[in-house]
Amino acid sequence: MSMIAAFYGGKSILITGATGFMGKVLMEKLFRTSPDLKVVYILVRPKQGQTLQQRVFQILDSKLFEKVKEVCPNVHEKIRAISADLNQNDFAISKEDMKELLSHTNIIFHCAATVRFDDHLRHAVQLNVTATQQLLLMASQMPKLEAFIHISTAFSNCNLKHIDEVVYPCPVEPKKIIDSMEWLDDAIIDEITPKLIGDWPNTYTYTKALGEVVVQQEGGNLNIAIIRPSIMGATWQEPFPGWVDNLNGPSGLIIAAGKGFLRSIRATPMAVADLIPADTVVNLTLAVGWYTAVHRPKSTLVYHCTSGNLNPCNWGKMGLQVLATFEKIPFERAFRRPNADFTTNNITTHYWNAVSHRAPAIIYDFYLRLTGRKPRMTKLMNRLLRTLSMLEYFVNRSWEWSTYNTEMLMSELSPEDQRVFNFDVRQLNWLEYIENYVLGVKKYLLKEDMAGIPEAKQHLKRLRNIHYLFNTALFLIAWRLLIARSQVARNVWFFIM
Ligand SMILES: CCCCCCCCCCCCCCCCCCCCCCCC(=O)SCCNC(=O)CCNC(=O)[C@H](O)C(C)(C)COP(=O)(O)OP(=O)(O)OC[C@H]1O[C@@H](n2cnc3c(N)ncnc32)[C@H](O)[C@@H]1OP(=O)(O)O
Ligand SMILES: NC(=O)C1=CN([C@@H]2O[C@H](COP(=O)(O)OP(=O)(O)OC[C@H]3O[C@@H](n4cnc5c(N)ncnc54)[C@H](OP(=O)(O)O)[C@@H]3O)[C@@H](O)[C@H]2O)C=CC1
Repeated sequence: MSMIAAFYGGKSILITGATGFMGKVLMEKLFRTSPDLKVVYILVRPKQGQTLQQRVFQILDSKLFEKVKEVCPNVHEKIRAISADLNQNDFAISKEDMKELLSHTNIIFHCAATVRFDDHLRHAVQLNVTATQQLLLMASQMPKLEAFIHISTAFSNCNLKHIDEVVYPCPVEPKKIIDSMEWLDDAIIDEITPKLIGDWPNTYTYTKALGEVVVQQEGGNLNIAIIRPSIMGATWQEPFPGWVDNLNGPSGLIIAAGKGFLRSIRATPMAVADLIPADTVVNLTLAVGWYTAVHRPKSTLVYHCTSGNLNPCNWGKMGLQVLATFEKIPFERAFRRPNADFTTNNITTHYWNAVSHRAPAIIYDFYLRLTGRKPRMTKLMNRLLRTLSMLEYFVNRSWEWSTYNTEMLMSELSPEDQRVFNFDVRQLNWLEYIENYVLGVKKYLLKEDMAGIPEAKQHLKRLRNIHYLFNTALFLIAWRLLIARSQVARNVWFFIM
């Protein structure tokens, strides 16, 4: 019997960010392994045109929850969606709901965040720092609370090269930042943002670092743990391989490469691609929840959920495997044949951006205009180039994360728990994982049918023929021009003939 699964039985669990990528995988695993848990409270913000219940049903109706419905048929009764907006005072939770949360919650998993790299500092601070502070305040009023698990990111200290499982101080105290956001206007915030974030690459990583400091400073007597996942990718094994439902991290670029838009990316092939499957993160999170509640460590423990130091894979290997998978499992209606490559310096990056990204987009838009349609490729390409520039920082550096606490926790688990809540990335076969990832992107993100693969292959053959024809025509035109202008070229031509 799994001790961790048994621990969550009968518990009331509060999850923020349950509608997000990690939140869904976390809820799924909780219900599948502990179907006898009492209730999962989820803080959900109303979305245009959808009630809270509709949002919950949409999640439960997805393929991700198929197994859960078998082991926990009344799962919908155990999820209690609470209307909340983490950007508002007291999260805009009604008095009755707040009372219920405060008096019943046993465990908190705080996953909600803005993960946009370019978010305005005010908004990123509000969600990643102030909301964390408010949640801690709520937690301190929960008499039955056993553990508060805060999800951060391994990149919260990406300004360092070697990162230990400790909370590092920030140059400016989070409290001062929170206060200043209240009275500074947007224009001034824009102006001081680069100075404030200093050597952090964006507002996301900076505010996640501030969030950790807040957790450490304002955690009081709570049992708190911080989990730092690296780049969360599709699921490895559970509930099935390859599940992913958003474009963050590599997923968006896998689509862009598979559809033939992405032809080159400035990346260092030997740099470590510190991906971590979402189910591995969730298994560690649930194990940490159990350990923190049962063993009550004296200080706030930080757990790195990374792959680089135990089972490293680099961007070169990952890129090649992604491309190899496209050969077997192509995406439908590709714009060009998938054929991306890495560039390593500014000049080649600009050259290939012009030749492989901008020029084909301009030519295609010209064709669309000629045929009476609205041009759209240049706009799409500009967005892709913007995304690439945002991600570049992370694919041209390597970090070392120590994993003492994570390894300690692994050794504390019973063999059964090590199996059911496996977070040992040494067992991960990268080539198999990446293939399943690409397949998952095709099935769950693009919603393409596997039956369409033969047609997709045919389409790629047609694109290849067009490519050859285009190149031949280009060569002939160039050659014709050369012959017209150069005696040497004419002589070569007569010689060949
Ligand atoms: C030798 C052979 C080589 C071959 C190589 C080819 C293979 C290629 C695959 C492998 C490449 C791997 C590179 C992966 C790099 C991953 C690095 C990630 C590092 C993360 C570190 C931190 C981890 C975390 O802690 S948190 C999670 C990370 N957060 C994110 O990933 C969010 C990033 N996204 C953003 O910040 C924004 O979306 C932004 C700034 C990129 C774009 O903002 P903008 O306002 O312009 O647009 P949006 O409204 O957001 O979207 C517009 C449009 O773009 C689509 N889109 C969004 N995100 C991505 C994306 N990541 N990739 C591609 N496309 C994206 C979005 O869907 C929209 O499309 P529409 O059609 O308009 O709807
Ligand atoms: N994805 C990754 O690669 C990594 C993620 N992390 C961390 O993991 C955690 C989860 O990330 P992930 O699941 O990928 O993120 P998502 O963007 O998929 O999910 C974010 C969640 O936060 C919720 N949320 C955002 N704003 C509010 C708000 N104002 N009020 C209430 N809820 C809100 C979203 O709700 P809604 O559905 O309404 O938008 C959503 O449920 C984050 O803390 C992130 O920093 C760490 C490392 C890597």
